Amino acid sequence: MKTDVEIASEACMEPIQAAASKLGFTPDDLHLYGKYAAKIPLDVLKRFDSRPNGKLVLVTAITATKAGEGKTVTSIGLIEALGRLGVKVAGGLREPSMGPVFGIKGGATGGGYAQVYPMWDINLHFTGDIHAASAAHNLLSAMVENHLAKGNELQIDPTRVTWKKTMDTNCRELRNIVVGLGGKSTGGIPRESGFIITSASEISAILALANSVSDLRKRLGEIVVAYDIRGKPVTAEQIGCVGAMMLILKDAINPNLVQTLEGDPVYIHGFPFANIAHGNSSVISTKYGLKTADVLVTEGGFAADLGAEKFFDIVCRQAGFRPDCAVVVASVRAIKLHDALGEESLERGFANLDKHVENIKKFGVPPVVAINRFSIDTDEEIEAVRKHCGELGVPCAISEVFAKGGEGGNELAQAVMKVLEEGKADFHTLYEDSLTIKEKIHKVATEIYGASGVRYVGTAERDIKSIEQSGKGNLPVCVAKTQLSISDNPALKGAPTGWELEVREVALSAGAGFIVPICGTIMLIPGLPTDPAAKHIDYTDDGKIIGLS
Ligand SMILES: Nc1ncnc2c1ncn2[C@@H]1O[C@H](COP(=O)(O)OP(=O)(O)O)[C@@H](O)[C@H]1O
Ligand SMILES: O=COP(=O)(O)O
Ligand SMILES: [Mg+2]
Repeated sequence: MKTDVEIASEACMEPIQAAASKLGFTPDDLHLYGKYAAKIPLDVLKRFDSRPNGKLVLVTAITATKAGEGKTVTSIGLIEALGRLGVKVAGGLREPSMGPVFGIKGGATGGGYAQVYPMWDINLHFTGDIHAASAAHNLLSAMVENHLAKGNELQIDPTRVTWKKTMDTNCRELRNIVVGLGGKSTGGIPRESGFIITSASEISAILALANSVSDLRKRLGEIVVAYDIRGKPVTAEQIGCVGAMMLILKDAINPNLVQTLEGDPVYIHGFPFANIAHGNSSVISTKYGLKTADVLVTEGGFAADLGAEKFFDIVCRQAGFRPDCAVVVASVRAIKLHDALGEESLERGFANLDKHVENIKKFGVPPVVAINRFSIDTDEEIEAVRKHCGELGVPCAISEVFAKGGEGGNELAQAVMKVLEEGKADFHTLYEDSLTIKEKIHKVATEIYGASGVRYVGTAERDIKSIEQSGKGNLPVCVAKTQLSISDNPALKGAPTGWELEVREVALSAGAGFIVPICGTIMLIPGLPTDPAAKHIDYTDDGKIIGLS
């Protein structure tokens, strides 16, 4: 099979204006970034405010292997298949982070004949949004450190500065660092600090949750960067660089538009991961995807216990979206992985699929299972999954979009359109704002993850008390945990029971509007693997791209 780069290089692509016109944009509406990508300014998007919303389809998955089970591939292939059916369709995806691109997973622009174009731009610098978010984050960090060094008028407790630094690279060596060395005149105040990856930055979450420029400013000002000596939160507003951050982010707030290999329009905006952040594309791109298309296909990161739960309980809660269908992507290889006995039994591995399908239904959203077919899958295995879904009473379709593009997604597109036409969705969040922080964490842990309970270790109890004292206890929770298990322990496969969720720390993202219980051994900046993708990527002297996928 050809590589993703070869397939994309051989594709005959129209400039972005053609795909944009399918959504009602004129060439003058576009702020071009080369021939194949554009930003759509918010002033243009407002033209569509009075339009009714199209249908909202979320693509999620079962708990994946480290490589991922094909949500992005399936999302793009479904968009292509719906386009072939004549549906006025748009996609809403996230921008890839260069952490995974050069780490374990690789890029996030789909694969095979289900790609967004051009993958070699989207997976790297794209239109600069991640660079802008990193710059804004680090400016705020520098301003906090400067405040400490120049008199500390706000009486910040140097041991309780919560705002760290960021970069879009997997760097385990920067997780915990000491800043301010070299003496007072050179380094300032020696303190422990660290880095998080840009996709875990609250700036990234705010960019993906803000619904307007004024909302962006409000949220940036609400960021809690530290606590003072009396334990009171200190905000970015008090530090005084919200305006400068607004300037840095002035273009990043506008959504990007690209296209599939088959010319279907796809918004790509926002880049939060779903294990250490809320894992969904921006409210702005989702809002206007619904205004400019009859069906919007968007993807929540990792499995349904992460990206889907956070889409429902955070994004839809804040933005008022009402999903009409959820596609649960499964693969034979991942189902086998979930045999708790480790013998690759499909029958026992179905436990994980069943739990995720059950969870989707808890939100009142009708599921469709997409079996993402890999070349090694046998007909018997595929039929066993289809039969199981029949017994489960959930619609199921084989997806061969990686190998065939939109043509391979026809069965899935038909199954999704049938659910949309039936209109049985009755969306609701899992819990009310009025629950306490611990009640919210308990609800997600027991209902969605299957935990028997929750235990708090480290600074978790103190953190919760501090957040409640700051009056932010009503915010939803955004659990940071491993994506390799429905539990907080990567080694537990299937649908484990009889375990407790361990919360070690609870952070407040006041600007994003959620609380982050940090669980198990999850880290907010990944490390590189023993054999990183970076070792197999090249750009030759004659301009060929090697190894990017
Ligand atoms: N059916 C398939 N056959 C071969 N490779 C696939 C298939 N589906 C996905 N992939 C590859 O697996 C990796 C993960 O796919 P992706 O869609 O990014 O998963 P997710 O979004 O769930 O993390 C990508 O490299 C993708 O090209
Ligand atoms: O946040 C993770 O997203 P993917 O599952 O699409 O890699
Ligand atoms: Mg993906």
